[in-house]
Amino acid sequence: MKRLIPVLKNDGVETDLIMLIRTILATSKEIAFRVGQGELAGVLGSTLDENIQGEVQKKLDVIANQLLKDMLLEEDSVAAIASEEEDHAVPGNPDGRYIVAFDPLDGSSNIDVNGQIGTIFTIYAKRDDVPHDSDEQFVQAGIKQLCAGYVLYGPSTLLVMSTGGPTRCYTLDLTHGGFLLTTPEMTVAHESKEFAVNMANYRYWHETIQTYFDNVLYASQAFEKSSMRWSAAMVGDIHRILSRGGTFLYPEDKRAGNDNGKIRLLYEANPLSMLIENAGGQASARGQRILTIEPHSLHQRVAVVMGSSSAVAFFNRTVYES
Ligand SMILES: O=P(O)(O)OC[C@H]1O[C@](O)(COP(=O)(O)O)[C@@H](O)[C@@H]1O
Ligand SMILES: [Mg+2]
Ligand SMILES: [Mg+2]
Repeated sequence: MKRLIPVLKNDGVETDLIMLIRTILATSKEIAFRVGQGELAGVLGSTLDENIQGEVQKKLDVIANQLLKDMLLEEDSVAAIASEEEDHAVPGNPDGRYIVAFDPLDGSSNIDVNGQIGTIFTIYAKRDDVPHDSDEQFVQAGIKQLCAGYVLYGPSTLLVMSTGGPTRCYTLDLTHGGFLLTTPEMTVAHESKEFAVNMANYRYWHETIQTYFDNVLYASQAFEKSSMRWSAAMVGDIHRILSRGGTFLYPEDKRAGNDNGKIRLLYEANPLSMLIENAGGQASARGQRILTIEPHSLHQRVAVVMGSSSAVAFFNRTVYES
């Protein structure tokens, strides 16, 4: 089995970007260890604090965020970081070449029930036209990502990553602690009847989206034999889709503040869209390719549909073109 670094070198990835990726992965191994220890490491349960999105922070959200922040801000190549758990960009080395954004712990509602959780990350080149430590650094379209990935803390600890080429999967080898290449090229099946959505939100959806799911659930023969999965961790649902196809949806709805659903563009939708697209799938928001969206703020949300291209195209035709 090939090790991570030779694969990245072979992919033509620059040395200091490889070093930065190594730092993110070293931190994720520390997070994986704490996740595995669970209550023994005192990482379960909530804090009394809320993040800028008004979500109560879990202890592990805060621990994972602090570990990543500490390790990344030690890196000379990092000009700034942004995180789901930080209100604004956090300054690093003004001469750093890169900026890093991350969701330190995705699937927070699964932490206390031993469910699937993960860390999502994305790396961009630093902008030279705005201050190195400003939120504007992160106002870059997803198409400009240099590297995107996630580490999934499940039965195995897996790394799924793209540096612009194929979406590759690596497994953490517990015998020597390194990531080994286990799937050189992940591909998203073009067709799939498996979908992931929080169906409990049906009542809040706009009529066209309700009609789409009426067809899926009972009204249309085309959707017979459909199957639903919802892991409550986007990283887990996307991993299943990269492994066997399907569609992930978190649509907009009528509730206040939900005009763009729940998923954040910078450190959830953009990195996962890059992985899906580089595996042959599609990722869109209200019919627009997610990677072409010009962001306007760090924590902005987008209504998401991504995965098997035929299902994504059908959803967009039904909901936004009819
Ligand atoms: O509570 P819901 O509606 O099931 O939403 C679950 C979604 O929220 C998230 O947990 C949000 O991410 P965080 O856990 O990082 O806040 C996604 O991973 C998941 O897809
Ligand atoms: Mg998340
Ligand atoms: Mg999170």
